[in-house]
Amino acid sequence: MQLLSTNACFDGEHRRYQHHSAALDCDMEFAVYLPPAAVGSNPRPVPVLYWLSGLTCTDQNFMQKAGAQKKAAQLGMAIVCPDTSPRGLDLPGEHDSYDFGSGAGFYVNATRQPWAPHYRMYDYVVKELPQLVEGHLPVTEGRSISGHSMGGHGALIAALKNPGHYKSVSAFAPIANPSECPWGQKAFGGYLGNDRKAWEEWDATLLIPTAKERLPLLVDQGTADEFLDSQLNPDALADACERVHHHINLRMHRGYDHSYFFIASFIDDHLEHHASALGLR
Ligand SMILES: N[C@@H](CCC(=O)N[C@@H](CS)C(=O)NCC(=O)O)C(=O)O
Repeated sequence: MQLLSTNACFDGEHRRYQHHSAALDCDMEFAVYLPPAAVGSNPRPVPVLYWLSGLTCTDQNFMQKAGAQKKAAQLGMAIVCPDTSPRGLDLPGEHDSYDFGSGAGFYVNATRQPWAPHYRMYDYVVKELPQLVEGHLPVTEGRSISGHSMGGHGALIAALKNPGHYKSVSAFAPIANPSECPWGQKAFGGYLGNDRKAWEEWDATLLIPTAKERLPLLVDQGTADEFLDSQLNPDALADACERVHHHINLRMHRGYDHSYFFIASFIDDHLEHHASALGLR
């Protein structure tokens, strides 16, 4: 992998890398924040929080807007931010809308053409990227995962489908039950086809009943989120959790919207949640 840039940040480093992804069959960029403990002449391996961003984002939205680095530096936690879709391709219709194709990979493995050979963001974030990061950077195998909106849902399914792989999971305003909302139906229909049976293994709310590991879920949601009623449906996820006693801490925050102003307001709580699970507290 090739280093593109570095920025000093709270005595640690924000870095951007480019590499060829075998899972996606294209070149990808990602960002990593390394805390002070993991940089310098005597770097010590630190655990990693993976952050999955939402529709229209790249690796940069979270790094530039969430204000997570100060707390991550104090805790001794690395943060890795992948992009939100394969890049540098020109598949038919790929760039036509903000909620499908580029910037909208939905963290699933597509089965329909022309998406199937490249749109495998699930394999990329769950398998390929951690292997790459753990092979090249001073990190341990202690992993946690979080994200926002499409990425909040991505974090939930990554954890629910991979018992033992993550120490903790959390989400901001996740698209909690994609099979039942317009964003999810467009993405699942396009990437997976119209047989709803094939959607079940990619929908967090539908995965809850049979989850093999009951990692507690921390979910934050703003009440003034412009997508709350039409797309997000945290109640469906909470109801599914209640039925099988899967612990969920769903926190509703009065007046907060869907933006990174909301994420910045509560990111420290999420970092503390992951730090405890990763043995940093
Ligand atoms: N562009 C869409 C909304 C896209 C959107 O809200 N994206 C969220 C994630 S779902 C985001 O993080 N946007 C980038 C940012 O705020 O930096 C619209 O205008 O309706």
